[in-house]
Amino acid sequence: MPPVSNPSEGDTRYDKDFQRLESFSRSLKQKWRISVAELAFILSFALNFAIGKLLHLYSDQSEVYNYYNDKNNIFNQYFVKKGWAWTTMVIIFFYAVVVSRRKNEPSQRVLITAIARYFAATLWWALFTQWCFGLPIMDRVFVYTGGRCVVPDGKHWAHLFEEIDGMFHSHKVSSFACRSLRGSWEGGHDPSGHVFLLVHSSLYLFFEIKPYWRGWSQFRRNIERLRGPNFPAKLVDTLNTTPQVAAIILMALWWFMLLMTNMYFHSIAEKLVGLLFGYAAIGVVYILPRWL
Ligand SMILES: CCCCC/C=C\C/C=C\C/C=C\C/C=C\CCCC(=O)SCCNC(=O)CCNC(=O)[C@H](O)C(C)(C)COP(=O)(O)OP(=O)(O)OC[C@H]1O[C@@H](n2cnc3c(N)ncnc32)[C@H](O)[C@@H]1OP(=O)(O)O
Repeated sequence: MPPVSNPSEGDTRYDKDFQRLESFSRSLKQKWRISVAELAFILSFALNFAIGKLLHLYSDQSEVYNYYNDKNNIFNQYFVKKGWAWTTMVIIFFYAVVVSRRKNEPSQRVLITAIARYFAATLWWALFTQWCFGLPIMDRVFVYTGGRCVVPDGKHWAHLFEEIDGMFHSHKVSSFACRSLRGSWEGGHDPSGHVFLLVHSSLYLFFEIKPYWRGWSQFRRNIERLRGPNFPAKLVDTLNTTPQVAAIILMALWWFMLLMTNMYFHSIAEKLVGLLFGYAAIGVVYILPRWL
């Protein structure tokens, strides 16, 4: 007969593990002012990076190079390349639902702080990827570390390009302009714009929806209501009671696309720099104020 385990022994062990987890969570909150869930989500991007690298190293080459390695794949062209616009749409939808459900409570404060945080996050995205008093930060890092745009014919933009051995070189045009001129971005350290955007955007959505999160069991119950006939009406109802769903779907897509970037594109250092810039603003907007 197998030995009969004492149920209270199991309970005690479970209780001990639980207490340990609780004390870890308490000390994390006291010392670093962040919760276990926040830390886990922040670290999940480092995990994504490690998984991407391992998959790249140990997978069969025919599996490593596939549809997602193609820059023109739908998810890259229609989602990531317009990533901040999607994030903006999801957050507007989220707060529209939140505000419409706060029937008797004033929503002004909630909205003003949400808009202020949105503008701070948008400003950081714009400075890093679009424009920072000239070239955006990611392109500045590239040209300051010796990078340049090389095009076969730059005669029309003689004030920007310098001719060297029959090719036209410039450290004054942005990566976006260089791509439009069908030029190549050569030399220098090129921080990954994708890693930055996907991490920045996911963290922004996570910290925005977290205060409204009512736990996984409530989330599951609302999702289970989707079963059965009349799916479209139920979906509208679920999005109306749980607008977090829209953000979670987008965050899942971002996590997956980040894995693809980690598998196929850029050097390790370029991805790490993208990751650090992705962490930076979120740390300043959401975590730093907890120390003030
Ligand atoms: C009613 C209540 C409302 C309450 C509301 C509350 C809050 C909201 C408040 C206010 C809202 C109010 C008003 C807002 C109104 C308007 C604001 C709208 C603002 C916008 O929103 S308007 C902007 C839309 N605009 C975008 O949203 C652009 C996003 N875009 C980017 O920012 C860049 O585009 C980025 C960073 C992605 C560039 O990055 P990069 O391309 O330079 O990047 P990287 O160096 O990493 O890539 C090297 C090569 O690898 C390839 N590559 C890498 N990873 C790959 C993968 N996984 N798959 C396939 N290919 C991959 C690449 O495709 C590339 O290839 P190639 O160069 O050939 O393309």
